[in-house]
Amino acid sequence: MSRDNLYSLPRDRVGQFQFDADVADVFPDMISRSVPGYASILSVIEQLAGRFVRPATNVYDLGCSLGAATLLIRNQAPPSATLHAVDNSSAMIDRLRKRLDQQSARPDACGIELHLADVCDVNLSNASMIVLNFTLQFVPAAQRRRLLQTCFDALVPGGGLLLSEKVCFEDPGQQSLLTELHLDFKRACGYSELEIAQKRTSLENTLIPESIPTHTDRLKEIGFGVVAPWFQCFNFASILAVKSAPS
Ligand SMILES: Nc1ncnc2c1ncn2[C@@H]1O[C@H](C[S@+](CC[C@H]([NH3+])C(=O)[O-])CC(=O)[O-])[C@@H](O)[C@H]1O
Ligand SMILES: O=C(O)C(=O)Cc1ccccc1
Repeated sequence: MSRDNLYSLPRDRVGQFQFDADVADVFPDMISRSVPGYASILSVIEQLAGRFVRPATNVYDLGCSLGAATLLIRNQAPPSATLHAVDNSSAMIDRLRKRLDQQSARPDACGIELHLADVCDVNLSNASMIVLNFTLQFVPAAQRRRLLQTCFDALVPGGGLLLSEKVCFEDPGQQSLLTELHLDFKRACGYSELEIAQKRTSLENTLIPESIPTHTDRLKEIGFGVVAPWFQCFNFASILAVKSAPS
């Protein structure tokens, strides 16, 4: 696995963060050294797939990157399910396509369709599980409610939405403490102060966090019957929202 050194040299100008070929080449290393709990969240996504994915339904991994969640969900999905992996970065989708071509799946593994598309433009239907694992944070804030409503409308009764996000806090003391602890995590994972500072600048207007109550209130307003934050490490959180069966 290639090590993320992208921000290690001083840059005259730090441009906006982009999911280009350079990022795609180091992505597994970058995300596991930047997001505390990433591996644990992935393993729970696999567990949830075993519970939520139903025969003859669709599963959507929105903002799939290199397909880490997609590949784990496939282990648990029934053969008649269809997995849709969606990303608007051609570098990510190309590498995921190569990865799938090179790997041999179980003979009864469900099908995977790759979509090079904006998550706000895809038609979703008959879904038993939808994953937004650190993707909504990159969608313009004004489009988030509509996207989540589209997810809710596409889910079958009993279907689940897994939403993981970098989050912020209303309380300034919590915000600064948990941000500092995240920075300590990055330092402990080997990132220098320069790497941390340059990446922060590049993410400034690209990754826009919201608070956990903002997420949970919006999911309830949209209609999810159960909205359960189930994971938090510093300023990273994951929420499971379930569409209730009509009573
Ligand atoms: N509007 C959009 N439409 C489609 N894709 C998008 C959009 N905006 C961003 N992306 C894509 O969302 C992914 C976000 S990474 C997800 C990790 C993965 N889920 C994982 O479980 O490993 C998280 C992170 O880097 O913090 C990138 O691949 C973007 O190209
Ligand atoms: O690196 C960070 O500080 C983050 O917030 C997480 C992240 C991880 C991978 C790509 C973009 C952002």
